[in-house]
Amino acid sequence: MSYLRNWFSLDTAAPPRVSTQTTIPGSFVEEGEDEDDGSSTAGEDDVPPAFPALNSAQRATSSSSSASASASTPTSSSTSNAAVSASRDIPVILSDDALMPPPPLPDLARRQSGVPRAQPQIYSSSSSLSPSSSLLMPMATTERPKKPSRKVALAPGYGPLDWASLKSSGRDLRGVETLLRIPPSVLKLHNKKEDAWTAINGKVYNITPYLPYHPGGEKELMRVAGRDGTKLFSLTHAWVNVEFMLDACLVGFLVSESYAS
Ligand code: HEM
Repeated sequence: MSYLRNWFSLDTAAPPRVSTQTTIPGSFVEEGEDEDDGSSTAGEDDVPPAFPALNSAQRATSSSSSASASASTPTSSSTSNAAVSASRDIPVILSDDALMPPPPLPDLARRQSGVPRAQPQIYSSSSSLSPSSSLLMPMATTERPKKPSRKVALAPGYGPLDWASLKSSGRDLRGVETLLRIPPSVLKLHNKKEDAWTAINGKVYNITPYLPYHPGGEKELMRVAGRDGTKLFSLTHAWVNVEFMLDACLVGFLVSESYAS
C-alpha cells in the first residue's frame, strides 16, 4: 500500500510516522498497511519506478504543471526521498484540448437518409482496387440489364455441354476431306440449313451441325449462311470465342476469287 500512497498522496507535508515495530535483521517483514514508513533503507528499494517514466514525452509536455505542483507543495526536511519523487509524479489530467482528437466517424454513421452517399475513395479512377473489394452491395445485382436476353430455349440435349461432347466425339463435323481455299462465289453456294457455311475472321466454318446448339437460335445463325458473317457476329457477341466453339467445323479459308484458281 505504501507505493500507492507515494503515487497519490498529496499530503507530503505530513511528518513521517515512526515505526514502533522493531525489525529483526534478516527476518521477513511483510509490507503491510502500517509497517512501511518509506524511510527505511529496505523501503527505498521497494519504491516503484517513476510513472510516467523520467524521460517520457508526457512528462516533458507537463513539466511546467508538475513543477508548479511540486513548488506549491511544502517539503519538510523529514520527508522521505520517495515522497519527494511522488510529488513530482502526480499524474497530470489533460484537458480536452490537449487530448488526441477522436477518429473520424465511419462513413455509414455520417450518411443521411435520402442523401446519396459519396463515392468512397477506393472507387476513384486512380485507385487500382476494384469495387468488388468493398463491402458495398455488388453493382450487378442492383442494376437492371440494359437489354433483355435474346437467347432461345434450346431443345433438350442441345446445351453448351452437349455441343462440347459432340465436338470431342470425333464425329466428322466438317464434311470435307481437307481444308480448302474458298472464294466468295463458292461460299454463297452453301446457304441452306442442311449445308450452311459462313466465314468469320477469314475462316470458313460448316455451321450446319451447330444450328440446333446456337443459343441465339437457328434463324439468327442462318442470317450469315453463304456469306462473310464477321461483322454481324462481332456486333452481336464479340466476346464469343468462335475459333474455339467451331474448331471442329473448320472447312477452309476465305480467299479472293483470283487467288482461289
Ligand atoms: C457463327 C458463329 C456463331 C457462334 C459460334 C455463336 C455462338 C453464340 C453463343 C455462344 C451465344 C451465347 C452467348 C452468351 O451466353 O453470352 C450466342 C448468343 C447469341 N447469338 Fe450467336 N453465334 C454465332 C453467330 C451468330 C450470328 C451470325 C448471329 C446473328 C445475329 C447470332 C445471334 C445471337 C444472339 C441473338 C444471341 C443471344 C444473345 C443474348 O444473350 O441476348 N449469333 N451465340
